Amino acid sequence: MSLGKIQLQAAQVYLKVAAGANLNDVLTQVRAQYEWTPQEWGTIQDLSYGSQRYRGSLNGYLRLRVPKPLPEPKLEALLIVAMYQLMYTQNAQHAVVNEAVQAASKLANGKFKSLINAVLRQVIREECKLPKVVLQDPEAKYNFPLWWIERLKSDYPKHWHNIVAASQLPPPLTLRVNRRHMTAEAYLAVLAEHDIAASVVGEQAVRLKQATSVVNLPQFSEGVVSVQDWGAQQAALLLNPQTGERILDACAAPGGKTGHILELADVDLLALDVDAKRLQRVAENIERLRLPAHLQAADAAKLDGWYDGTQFDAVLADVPCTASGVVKRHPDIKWLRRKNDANTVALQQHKMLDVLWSTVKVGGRMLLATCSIFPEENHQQLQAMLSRHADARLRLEEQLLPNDAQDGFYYALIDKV
Ligand SMILES: C[S@@+](CC[C@H](N)C(=O)[O-])C[C@H]1O[C@@H](n2cnc3c(N)ncnc32)[C@H](O)[C@@H]1O
Repeated sequence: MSLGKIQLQAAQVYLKVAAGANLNDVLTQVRAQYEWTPQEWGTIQDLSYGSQRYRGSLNGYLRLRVPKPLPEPKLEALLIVAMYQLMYTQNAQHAVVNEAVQAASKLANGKFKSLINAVLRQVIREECKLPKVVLQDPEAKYNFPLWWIERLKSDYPKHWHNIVAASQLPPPLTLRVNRRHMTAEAYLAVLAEHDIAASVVGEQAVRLKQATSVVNLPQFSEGVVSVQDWGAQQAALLLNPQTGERILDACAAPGGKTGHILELADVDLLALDVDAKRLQRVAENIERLRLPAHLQAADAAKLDGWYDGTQFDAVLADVPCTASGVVKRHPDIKWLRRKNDANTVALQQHKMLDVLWSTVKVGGRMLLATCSIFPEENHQQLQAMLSRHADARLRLEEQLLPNDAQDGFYYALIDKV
């Protein structure tokens, strides 16, 4: 398939996300529509993620050069995709421009071909850098919506700038090494034998120098390693499962933390998720790890669907959240969320946490976890929960902020007394 057709496909993806669709869902549909070669698919993914990651800057530049919106939205999306290639990738400039102009000839009867050509050539003349005037707009400068920037400034007056900077980087690929098989040091040596450069970042964690597909990872299919962000790896470590314990993983899919808990100890684990299709991914994950768990598709907030009345030693409450901490990995989230979403989600979490707390035995513990950095879902949620439950004692609280090594996560470990 020509680069022009791939650019058009990525433009279509961009428009669907701009209309409110989740990028991952859109890409899943696109993948099923055609037999993409690995290279074509890699390009579509890069163009789709990249144009969301830098959407603020790309839009700012587009409006500078084309102040009036074009009659065909796909033309604008095509420009965004091609501008992304010129400004943020090493793609051959002339191929990017020529193919985009070719692709534009198929839209709006080719009326805007010369405009597309002129804008893209202007980008090249400006050495593919954003003019200073564009950077006066905070959305273009930081690649976040204005309301989000304002929030970060008030919630994290000292760290907001680092959070914003880190959020623009593509995420690192971190692996969790199954401690039932080997240490991170030992796996590093295995990677070296396959000429894969990496470094040890924890006793059981390795970070690759360059991201690669899991099919290239030695012993992945045997369950020796799993892909999991370093921040996400802290959940099971904090829960600290012990042999023989009865554990509930209340919102388990796709099963990253489920697998980690099972690697750490021989436990009796029940993994719930309300979404049966997503729960299938938990099944695949633990099958690959060859570790046992009970899986059930059920609403964790409604006990009568799944609870037999026997309380748990430990509950992992990795509750649904705005995912504001993982925008490096899911850049569309920055543009899909609305200002009040954290409050709405916090209400759902509140109900679920109260129900789950009733399933923890006295002397047991619950780990409240989110991949958000908004306090309504985290510290404020914890404080409200502690004030509602006299038998809850906070043992530990951690807000991990996104940086070049990890995504943003929140953890609160609560003991039942
Ligand atoms: C943050 S994700 C969990 C990530 C998972 N713990 C992991 O490490 O791979 C939240 C999950 O909660 C599930 N969920 C949402 N509402 C739920 C409910 N009422 N009961 C159970 N699961 C729910 C979603 O389907 C989603 O899979």
